[in-house]
Amino acid sequence: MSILLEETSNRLLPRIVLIACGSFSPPTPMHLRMFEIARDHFEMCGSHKVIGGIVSPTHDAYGKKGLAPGKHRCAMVKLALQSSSWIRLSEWETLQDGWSRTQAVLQYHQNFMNNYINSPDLDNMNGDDNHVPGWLPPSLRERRDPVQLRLLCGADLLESFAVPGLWAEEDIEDIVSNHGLVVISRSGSNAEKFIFESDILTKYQRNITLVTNWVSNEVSSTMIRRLLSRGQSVKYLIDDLVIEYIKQFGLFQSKTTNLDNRRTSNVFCCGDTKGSSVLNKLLGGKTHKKKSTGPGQAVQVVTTEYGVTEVLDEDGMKSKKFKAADNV
Ligand SMILES: Nc1ncnc2c1ncn2[C@@H]1O[C@H](COP(=O)(O)OP(=O)(O)OP(=O)(O)O)[C@@H](O)[C@H]1O
Ligand SMILES: O=C(O)c1ccc[n+]([C@@H]2O[C@H](COP(=O)([O-])O)[C@@H](O)[C@H]2O)c1
Repeated sequence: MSILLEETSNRLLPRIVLIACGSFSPPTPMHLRMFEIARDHFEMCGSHKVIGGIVSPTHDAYGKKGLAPGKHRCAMVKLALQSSSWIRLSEWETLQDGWSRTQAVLQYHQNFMNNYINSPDLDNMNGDDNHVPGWLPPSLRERRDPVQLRLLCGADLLESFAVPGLWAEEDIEDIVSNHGLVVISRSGSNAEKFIFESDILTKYQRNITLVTNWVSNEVSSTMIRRLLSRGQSVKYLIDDLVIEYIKQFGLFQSKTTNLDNRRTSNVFCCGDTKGSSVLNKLLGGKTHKKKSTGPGQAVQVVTTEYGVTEVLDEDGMKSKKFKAADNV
């Protein structure tokens, strides 16, 4: 629709990229719905062209209760994003030495995009995959005009600006004045009132887009963690692939009883290099009690709360043929 509007109005719409910062522990459909709701809003208004979406999980050092290790949260986000053509994961925050303030996260991604657009040697940059992070929107180079990175959040995150000592005042001002906010309504929060009561947000109100989510879904990560820890089903609440991953790695004290798919995490190795690398990937490069496997043999990965602890041969599986990447 935006292309149509762009053509009919005969002008180029300013381009924006949306970035959502959060825990995503685990990712829920609403985390991703936010992007769709926001993009629809801009398309309907015909004011901007949304060319990409970025999910940026926070660093482990953020230390929030229930925060699974970053590598698992990134893996779950990646799985949840498999069906999206335009929202991508940025692992950058999780790979830093410590927690990054959101203003710094926005600054990093914005600078990277600016440099990428303005680089005189674009072809060279693009030719080397190592220089092009996966979160970069593919159409960024289609035009040379600037792209603005806007922080996409639920109204509860906006309201967290008022938690004493949590956010730095200058960061809020920088985010809202230089980047802009796209706020999705969430029950229990009142973004309009919150903005009215804040001088700084009122000052930059033109940079804040409030979007009403008419089809609300109050599934939260907290709720998912609670159900999992009680051994209750989370099917149809979050992505099946994410459920499978949680069970595979025993995240969130998930109990195996009453879960929808009760298999323990089996990893089938062919005994070749591919099989070993799959196993090593799962083991996160750590040395565990690992028994060697031959072609077609299976091993069972026994998991605890946050990861793999032991790998066992499982005789019952040996007769079957499996591919190395099965269940990974
Ligand atoms: N149901 C929802 N409606 C609107 N925004 C949401 C919803 N769920 C999450 N968000 C937004 O998604 C972003 C990431 O949030 P976060 O990872 O904290 O999710 P959460 O489900 O609220 O987590 P938790 O329950 O662990 O606090 C935040 O901007 C948050 O406001
Ligand atoms: O930049 C800050 O000062 C700041 C203060 C508090 C929270 N944040 C970020 O806001 C996000 C909040 O996530 P959550 O899960 O606590 O709602 C997460 O990405 C944090 O890094 C950022």
